[in-house]
Amino acid sequence: VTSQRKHLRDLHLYTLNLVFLFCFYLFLYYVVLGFSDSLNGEVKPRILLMGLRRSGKSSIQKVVFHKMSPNETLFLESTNKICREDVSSSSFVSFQIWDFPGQIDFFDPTFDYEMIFRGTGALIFVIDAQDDYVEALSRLHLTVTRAYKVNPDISFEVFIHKVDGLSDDHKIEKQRDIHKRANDDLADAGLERIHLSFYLTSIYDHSIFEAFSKVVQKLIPQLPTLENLLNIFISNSGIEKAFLFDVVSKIYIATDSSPVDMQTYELCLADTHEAGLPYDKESMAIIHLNNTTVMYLKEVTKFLAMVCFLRKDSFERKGLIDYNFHCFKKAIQEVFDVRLKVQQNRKLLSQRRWSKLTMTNGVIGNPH
Ligand SMILES: Nc1nc2c(ncn2[C@@H]2O[C@H](COP(=O)(O)OP(=O)(O)OP(=O)(O)O)[C@@H](O)[C@H]2O)c(=O)[nH]1
Repeated sequence: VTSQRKHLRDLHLYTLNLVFLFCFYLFLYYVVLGFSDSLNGEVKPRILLMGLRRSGKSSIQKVVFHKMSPNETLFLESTNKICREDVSSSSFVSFQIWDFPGQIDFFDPTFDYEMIFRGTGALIFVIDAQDDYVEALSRLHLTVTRAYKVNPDISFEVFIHKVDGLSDDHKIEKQRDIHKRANDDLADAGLERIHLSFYLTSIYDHSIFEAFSKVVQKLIPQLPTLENLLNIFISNSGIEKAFLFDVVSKIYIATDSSPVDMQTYELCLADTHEAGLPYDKESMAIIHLNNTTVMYLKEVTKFLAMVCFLRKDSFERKGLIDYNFHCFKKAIQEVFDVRLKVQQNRKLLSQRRWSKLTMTNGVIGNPH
């Protein structure tokens, strides 16, 4: 009886050991997963592109980040696995885009949606406005509520997409209806605290760039600083409006706090497109739009351009504008430097944590 008890106790201890080891490795696995992005010193915010099949997710990504012409998207194949892409053209615009194949099945055990939502900054849900959207709305609700439970800090962005085929009245009507139904569904579930932002988009005009700009801006922690710098710059230079553009993607990462006029924005897009090709530190363009307005484009960094709109008589003080621009550029450089320092510190910290973890692992692996 005594030897049987001893045997049972040993067995018990052995099982406990196994459970302990299993838990430890599980913990290690999640920590490594969590750190994998930050091991290189940079935590890239993740933007998810979700929505029903054929709603236009891949087209959006290709047109905005790969300069694909909208007509070419007609030949895009359906996506059948998650496609991840790093976008890091300028130091401020740096994130990952995950394009999902049609709708995701939350009940599929191989799909670890908790891990995906945990590292997500923004979730873009694309709704095809030219199609019946009842199913899309119920998917939106399911996706948003699941994601919110895992990570309440995600910004939820709804693109009411393919609106190029609709009249202006029809567009407004659709937006109103989708907005109301989506928010009613959330209120019925007692989740009115979840905030959804809505945009009318199409790959056939500037609207997709404008919407993407707004999504990306929410992920730039330095945005208030950039806006402040732009405000100071324009008020001291007699400029009416200024945009800071990422020349590669054509999304604007900041503007001063005066309202954005769509026509002005479209003009910027056309011009940064031209400027996107041979672009160096001396790059600049002066365009006289009409008798009263001038558009002035200048390079800030390799991937950032400033586009300003000003009255012709203000442009007579070009020397002053250029001097102020020089100060603005220096200030931007300082913002970059701070960001770089933060990243380097983060890298050091994660490397230290990592080596500590592997040392502890060594001790556990060796009982003596
Ligand atoms: N009219 C119009 N058509 C669009 C627009 N965006 C995408 N499309 C078309 O919609 C179709 C589907 O686009 P995709 O980008 O493949 O859709 P998806 O959501 O990635 O599809 P899956 O990979 O199957 O999930 C293509 O024929 C595109 O040309 C738009 O803004 N307007």
